[in-house]
Amino acid sequence: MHIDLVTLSLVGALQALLLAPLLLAATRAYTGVARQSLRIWGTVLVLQALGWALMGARNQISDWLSIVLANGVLMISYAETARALRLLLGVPPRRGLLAAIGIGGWLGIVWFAQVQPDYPMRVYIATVSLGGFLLLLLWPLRHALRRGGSTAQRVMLLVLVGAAAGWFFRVCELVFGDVPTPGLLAATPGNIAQMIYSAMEPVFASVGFLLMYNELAQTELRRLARTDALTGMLNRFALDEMAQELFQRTTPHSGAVLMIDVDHFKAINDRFGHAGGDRMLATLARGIGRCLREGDVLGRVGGEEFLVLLPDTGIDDALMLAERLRTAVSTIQVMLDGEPQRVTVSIGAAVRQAEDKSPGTLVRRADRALYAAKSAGRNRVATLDAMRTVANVTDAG
Ligand SMILES: Nc1nc2c(ncn2[C@@H]2O[C@H](COP(=O)(O)OP(=O)(O)OP(=O)(O)O)[C@@H](O)[C@H]2O)c(=O)[nH]1
Repeated sequence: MHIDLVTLSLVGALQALLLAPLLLAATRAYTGVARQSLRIWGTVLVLQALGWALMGARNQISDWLSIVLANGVLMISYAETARALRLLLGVPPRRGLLAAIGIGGWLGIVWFAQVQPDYPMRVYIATVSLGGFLLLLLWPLRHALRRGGSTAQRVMLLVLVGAAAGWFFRVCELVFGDVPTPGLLAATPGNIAQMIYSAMEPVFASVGFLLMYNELAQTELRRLARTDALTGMLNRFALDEMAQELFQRTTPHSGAVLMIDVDHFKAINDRFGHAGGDRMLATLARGIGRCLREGDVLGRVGGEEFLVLLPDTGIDDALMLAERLRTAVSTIQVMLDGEPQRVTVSIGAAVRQAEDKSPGTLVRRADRALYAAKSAGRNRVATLDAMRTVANVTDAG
């Protein structure tokens, strides 16, 4: 079977050229880093199309175009591939290092093309440069190999390892093969394997790239759906999920919840406006968070109400923690309209009882205890659980 390398390189170039406008057009739907990295990726495809088309025309055009220009364009495309992926992965792009690898490799290739023509040396230099780019790509992707790592990143890892294997095969052929200097378009097994891979890579790598983007976008969407925009803490939806999870793991008397509500918060809003109230809420949330133990879960249920889930906690510890929170909040000062302002909180505590069949009943009991704390004068902790019939209220005052 005769495999024509010129045709292969042109097919690769055409695929890249067709994919590029699709990806570039799609960038309009994206924002931020995703848009930037997708744009770079689209540009990379155009550069690869140009590079491989010039390489494929090796015997028809001058060496300046098919070696010097083609390798320059491909070096830029590989450096930009690494930059796009690193941006998407949220690691520093290392532009200086990428540029140094690309320029160093290109100068070496130009030297062994124009000054001291030597085909194997050009392949070795290109291989070393590609190895550098690959390392900068594979290093941030290494986490994908861990258990439960990202599937999309594994796909990309596979594509890159495939590219590395293709180059390795080609170099081995040059070092150990019978033909001393076969040239880029000679139909040797190494050249064929590498050219087939290069022709398919734009599609493979672009699919891997889009899968990676999709996975990151899904993770971000899930995070946003579970986050309270004002405080950055868990929202009611996420708290419900966490409460269910904790409830499965707890036994009676070994899991508690605290319902916290800011006292007379309306007055803060009335006096300092909604923005002032928001600043107060965000500061309080951070203050409460600082008092919690590892494993405790804090979220905002809504308005000026927070919920704390306390795993492995009995009523005594829950009440002690609640009291610590109440005291800590009363010392927090927030500057509103240039004046230091303080607020207090009322807290209802509940510990899981044998008859609790769902976290909902536990939270409702904490809510009723909170109501008892409010009725008893606010700025205090209450529970209905220690003495089951009467509100047990810790008076702050
Ligand atoms: N700034 C701000 N205010 C909010 C937010 N959500 C709810 N509120 C306000 O919180 C206030 C709650 O008022 P109330 O339910 O009357 O309770 P309170 O004034 O805190 O009084 P007690 O709870 O009885 O001590 C209302 O003024 C709401 O507008 C929010 O996200 N930001």
